[in-house]
Amino acid sequence: MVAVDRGRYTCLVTSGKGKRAQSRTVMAMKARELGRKGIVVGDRVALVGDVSGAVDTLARVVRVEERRSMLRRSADDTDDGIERPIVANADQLVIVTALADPPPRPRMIDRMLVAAFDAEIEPLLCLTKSDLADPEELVAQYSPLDVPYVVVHKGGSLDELRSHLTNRISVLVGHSGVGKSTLVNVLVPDANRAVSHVNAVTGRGRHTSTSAVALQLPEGGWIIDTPGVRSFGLAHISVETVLASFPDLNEGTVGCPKGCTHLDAACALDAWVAAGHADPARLASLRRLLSSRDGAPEV
Ligand SMILES: Nc1nc2c(ncn2[C@@H]2O[C@H](COP(=O)(O)OP(=O)(O)OP(=O)(O)O)[C@@H](O)[C@H]2O)c(=O)[nH]1
Ligand SMILES: [Zn+2]
Repeated sequence: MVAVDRGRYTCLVTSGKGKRAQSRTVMAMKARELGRKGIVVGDRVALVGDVSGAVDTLARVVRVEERRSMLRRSADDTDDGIERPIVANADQLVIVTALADPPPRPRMIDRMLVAAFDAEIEPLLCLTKSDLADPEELVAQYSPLDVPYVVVHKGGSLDELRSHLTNRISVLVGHSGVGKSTLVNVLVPDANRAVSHVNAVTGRGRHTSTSAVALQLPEGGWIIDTPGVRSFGLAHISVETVLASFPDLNEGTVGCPKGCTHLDAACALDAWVAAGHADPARLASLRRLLSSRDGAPEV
């Protein structure tokens, strides 16, 4: 599934193998038997009906295959904790952040990391505009979390970034102005054409692009751009989910009171870390991520 928009599904159908593989775009709607089951970009589906991909034909999606991962967010405007799936089957979440103009927003990065941990996909920090500021400080902030990163240089080679992307499915997120479109246009030379094709087929204007669009990389793999995703609600993510990414601290929570937020004085982790069982920087990072969730106090 390469794009989803208001009940219209854009599917890429590949037939043949290896060098003889051929792909075509097929528009589809959801078959009634799927009921309320959601279908998102990245899903692998089974189609029936007219799968020719000819103009004005419509196939039907009758089955959604089991998902390897699911990136979700809570709805932007509510705190109901209801999660909305965004992208299925991604391997990696690429968090695009400018080093300046606009300045990095660590709380936003933290939130995206939490979303990646929740989805059980690997995060990658992609730092842009390195001509305007030094990456050192930001990189240091994330080193206790062992988050891989690449620094891209204006007009420079993207080979290092490509090596992280090739043959994988990567979701690109980042707020406005960080240079995400600039990157996408270099990585996928006909990205604009692909996106406007999707928009033309779905009847959407150029500036109201869908929330996620999958674009095929020339060297293999996919990037899923998320122009419509401006924020990540994390209300659905539990303390346990975040803690699961900190196995070195988990043991220390045995002494915590029931339902500990790990953010206040009652938390046993301070004493445990003070006793030398784990790195204080890891505890600080855990707390930063925990407090980046909706409704949690900021630290
Ligand atoms: N100095 C500098 N400017 C850059 C770099 N990369 C992109 N820009 C500029 O930053 C601005 C924003 O880049 P875009 O690629 O449009 O950013 P975006 O994240 O897609 O933003 P939206 O289109 O608003 O979603 C543009 O004026 C780019 O020319 C860089 O490495 N260095
Ligand atoms: Zn605790």
